[in-house]
Amino acid sequence: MSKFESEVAEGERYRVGYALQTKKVESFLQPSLLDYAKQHAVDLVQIDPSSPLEQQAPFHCIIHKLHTPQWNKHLQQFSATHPDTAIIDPPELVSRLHDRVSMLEAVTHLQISLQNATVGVPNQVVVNEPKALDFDKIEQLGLRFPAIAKPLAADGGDGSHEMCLVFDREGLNALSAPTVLQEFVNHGGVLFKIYVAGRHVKCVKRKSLGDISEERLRTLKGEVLPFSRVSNLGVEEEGDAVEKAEMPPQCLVDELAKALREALGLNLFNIDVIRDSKEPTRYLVIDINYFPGYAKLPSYEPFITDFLLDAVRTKTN
Ligand SMILES: Nc1ncnc2c1ncn2[C@@H]1O[C@H](COP(=O)(O)OP(=O)(O)OP(=O)(O)O)[C@@H](O)[C@H]1O
Ligand SMILES: O=P(O)(O)O[C@H]1[C@H](OP(=O)(O)O)[C@@H](OP(=O)(O)O)[C@@H](O)[C@@H](O)[C@@H]1OP(=O)(O)O
Ligand SMILES: [Mg+2]
Ligand SMILES: [Mg+2]
Repeated sequence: MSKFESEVAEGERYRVGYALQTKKVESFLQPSLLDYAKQHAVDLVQIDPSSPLEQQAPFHCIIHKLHTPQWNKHLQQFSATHPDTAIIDPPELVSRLHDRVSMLEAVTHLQISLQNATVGVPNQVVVNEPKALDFDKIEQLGLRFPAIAKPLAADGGDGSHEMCLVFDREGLNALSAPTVLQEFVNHGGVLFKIYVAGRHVKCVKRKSLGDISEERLRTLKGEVLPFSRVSNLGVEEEGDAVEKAEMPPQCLVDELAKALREALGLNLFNIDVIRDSKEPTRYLVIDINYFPGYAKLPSYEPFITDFLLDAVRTKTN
């Protein structure tokens, strides 16, 4: 039983509207979530983003992962006239996660050091015109190869997950701009995904890119290796490294989630974190995603429902 169940006033129900792309509706709105939420006084209702929200009201809360101008306009008009509806989250704050530079800026301002562990971001630089690049400038900035070239835009659009491993500066010629060139940090092939839903936090392990040895680096000179969606590799494919990897200290996970939630002003996101193989107390945030795939978490139904109950209560109290 959820800890909130006993607190739900008899007969009181909460309407939570969701505005999501079809594929997200299919993955997120599992029957198990709809049922669990319903049993805990939360009715999840689908929003038609092309119609004014007024006609679809009332809503105690709205969750969304759409960013068309039309949707932003409908949401803005509705929130201006319905201050009691909890909007999770404001589009202007979500948009900070749509750019791989502004996404990580919040992390660089955090002062987290717990149990001797530190949290930072890998060195990175924006490359606009690869062919006209001043290669020495990249190296002067302290950026070392190998590196990962990531599309600057992380808005879920076409190609926003298509990356390349670049082994030396010659490889930059093959890239299309605008790209973020981020130092590749060996991390033992294991990624930590910290899922946040308000004050609720869960960290899981996933398979990641394997370490690149000095020898491999020599043989790969001049190469550019494209890849996409490594973090989506299925659980069954995960090797020993993932099973054996020690989780980051729970206090670090909690502290990082709380600090980023406050710095970003967001409730629904996950944080991709790696641990430097050379320096195991050094943690690096490499990616932050808005409204990620929560359904992949074990027991995501109470995780999400408890968050939604927090959101509606904060507004109605
Ligand atoms: N700086 C880095 N050093 C080492 N490996 C990295 C680094 N950045 C990314 N990776 C690897 O590449 C993968 C994809 O990178 P990233 O998470 O930035 O892409 P994404 O497409 O935004 O991912 P997601 O599907 O989580 O949104 C990571 O999951 C990790 O395995
Ligand atoms: O589709 P999935 O359920 O895997 O969720 C992924 C989500 O895709 P979706 O929102 O289109 O569904 C991605 O969003 P966009 O960047 O493409 O907008 C991004 O947030 C990934 O990190 C999520 O995977 P996770 O980090 O949880 O492994
Ligand atoms: Mg990622
Ligand atoms: Mg991402």
